[in-house]
Amino acid sequence: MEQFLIDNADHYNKLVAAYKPRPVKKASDDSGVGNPDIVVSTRIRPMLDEETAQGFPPGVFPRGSNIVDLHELRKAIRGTPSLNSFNFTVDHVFGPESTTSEIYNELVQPLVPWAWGGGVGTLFAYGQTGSGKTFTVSGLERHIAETLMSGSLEGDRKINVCIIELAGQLAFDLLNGRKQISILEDSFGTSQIAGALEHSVASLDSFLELINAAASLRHTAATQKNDTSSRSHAICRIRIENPSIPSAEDGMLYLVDLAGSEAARDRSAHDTARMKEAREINTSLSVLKDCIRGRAMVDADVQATGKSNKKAAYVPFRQSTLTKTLKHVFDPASARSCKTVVVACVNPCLADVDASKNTLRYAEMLRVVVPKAKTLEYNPDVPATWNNEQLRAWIDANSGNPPISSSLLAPTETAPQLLRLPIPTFLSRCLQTPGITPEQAQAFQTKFWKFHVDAQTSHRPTTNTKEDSDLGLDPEVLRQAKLNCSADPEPGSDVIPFMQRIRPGMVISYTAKDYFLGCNWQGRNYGMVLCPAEAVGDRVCDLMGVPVRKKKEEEGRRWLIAVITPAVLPGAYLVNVWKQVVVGEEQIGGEVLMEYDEATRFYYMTV
Ligand SMILES: Nc1ncnc2c1ncn2[C@@H]1O[C@H](COP(=O)(O)OP(=O)(O)OP(=O)(O)O)[C@@H](O)[C@H]1O
Repeated sequence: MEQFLIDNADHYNKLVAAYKPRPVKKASDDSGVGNPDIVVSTRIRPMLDEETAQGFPPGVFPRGSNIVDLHELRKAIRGTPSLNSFNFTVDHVFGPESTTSEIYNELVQPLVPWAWGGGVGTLFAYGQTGSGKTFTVSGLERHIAETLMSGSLEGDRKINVCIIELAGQLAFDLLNGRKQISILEDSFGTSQIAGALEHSVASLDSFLELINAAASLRHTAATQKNDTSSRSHAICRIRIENPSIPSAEDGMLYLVDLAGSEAARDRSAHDTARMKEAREINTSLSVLKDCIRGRAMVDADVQATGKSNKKAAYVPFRQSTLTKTLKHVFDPASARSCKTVVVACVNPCLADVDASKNTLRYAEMLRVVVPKAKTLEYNPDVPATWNNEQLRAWIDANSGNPPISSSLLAPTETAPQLLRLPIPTFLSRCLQTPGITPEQAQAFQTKFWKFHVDAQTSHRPTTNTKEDSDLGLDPEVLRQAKLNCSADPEPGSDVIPFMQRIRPGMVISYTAKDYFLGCNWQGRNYGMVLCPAEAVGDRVCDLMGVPVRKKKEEEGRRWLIAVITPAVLPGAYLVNVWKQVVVGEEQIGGEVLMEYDEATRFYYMTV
């Protein structure tokens, strides 16, 4: 077949020059638009010198910004060979002249501030062996490292890098001599890369050193196509910690250089072990496709209907080590805000068009067209129906005292768009309003989410506002709701001076005098008041060994409190009833309102 292509190269070139493409129906017609959070692109690499030297012409060409034309030369039973042409639609096409910098600027750069703000950004490079995946991912990794370390992004972050390799069911740490590691799911359902070293990076040079060290360790084996062919998936995970909002989840960037899918013409020369390896790679790519599509369909459903429908698609992320490792990119239950870019790398050589056709079909399948969102009728109880104006009115009325500026928090967003914002970005925007504390910001974020979740499950939100009685709610239900909140149930008690209002069950913020592992932290701490110090016996000491009752010569009032610590869920807290400390009035900052959530059995700040 290869000789046939070389012999007919001139004839083929004439057919391609005369080819008149049929116009392609636009994907964004009435039916819907491409999913902005999953961008599927194609990069056609240049012909390599050895391919041109052998006499092969190119078989894959970019057309405009989002169409790829692919030609085959068909043997005819009688007469001259004919051209068989296909076209594929993706979100962006990068031709042989495009540089990695162009791909970065156009597609990947937006993932960096997104992850910096607490979101999850993922890049996949997919394609046939030798199609340019490693070339593309390693170039993009360098650009990302430069942006992250350039100081151009707002605020301070801690950057942590871990680079692993997945080969079949096994996982290895590429920054620790290829030590074998495990991918485990912990009791909270979070995937953990157990045993891998995570390196904190402080400079561009140290970042690039890690990238280079991992690349040189990459498990490679010779194939007919590419001497340094990667037969494993490589995942570079960049975890971005925001020290100013410790309760928020870390931003994540995953850069995934997928193992090469095998071209049929190479298979004949491979032994059984290599064939098994190829089967495993193809299976994991197939699961990956189902996961990317499944997640996109779930998101599309939410965008179109305003509700999450678990049946909208099945996301089989547990079916392969690769997708298990990337669980929170795919798991609709993880509720993380994700943006994904796929670069389908294509080898243009006419001898390889069969494999290129598979790559492009795969790329097309990854695209999920989001049905044009119906304009949902405004419902004050359903945030998914709020436009920017309605959202801003709700923020103004519900964000506490002082109110959070709605124009700083949601300058243009609708409520569904604000719900998709990474939590740390939401909190940072709240903190731009003068006088807003991190607690108020966190409490308002939780309130907004709870309101949305309650609306989705068609329950009325549990509020304890004045209007509830006007709405005719059962007084017993109202009383129960109030018992789940630390606010003083006595109406009008807020006019009494704060120190005189302190009572058992009140939640306060305080500055610790001593630090104790897992309890008192530098900065602001929280505790639930148990009783005034005078209420306990002379010999009672707190967990630091400090006698609770004050000595006669000491001034000021003291209270015994139960320490409140952050729980595993973002924004959630635990009341540790047996971890008690004594605090003096000079240590107390003020009252903080907390609500108990029966579903998660954690406490959340409220406004
Ligand atoms: N855009 C490009 N411009 C110039 N050369 C390229 C480009 N893309 C790939 N190449 C070259 O093509 C060859 C194969 O590329 P690369 O190793 O990145 O392929 P791959 O898809 O990662 O293969 P494998 O899956 O086997 O690892 C390399 O020699 C690389 O330098």
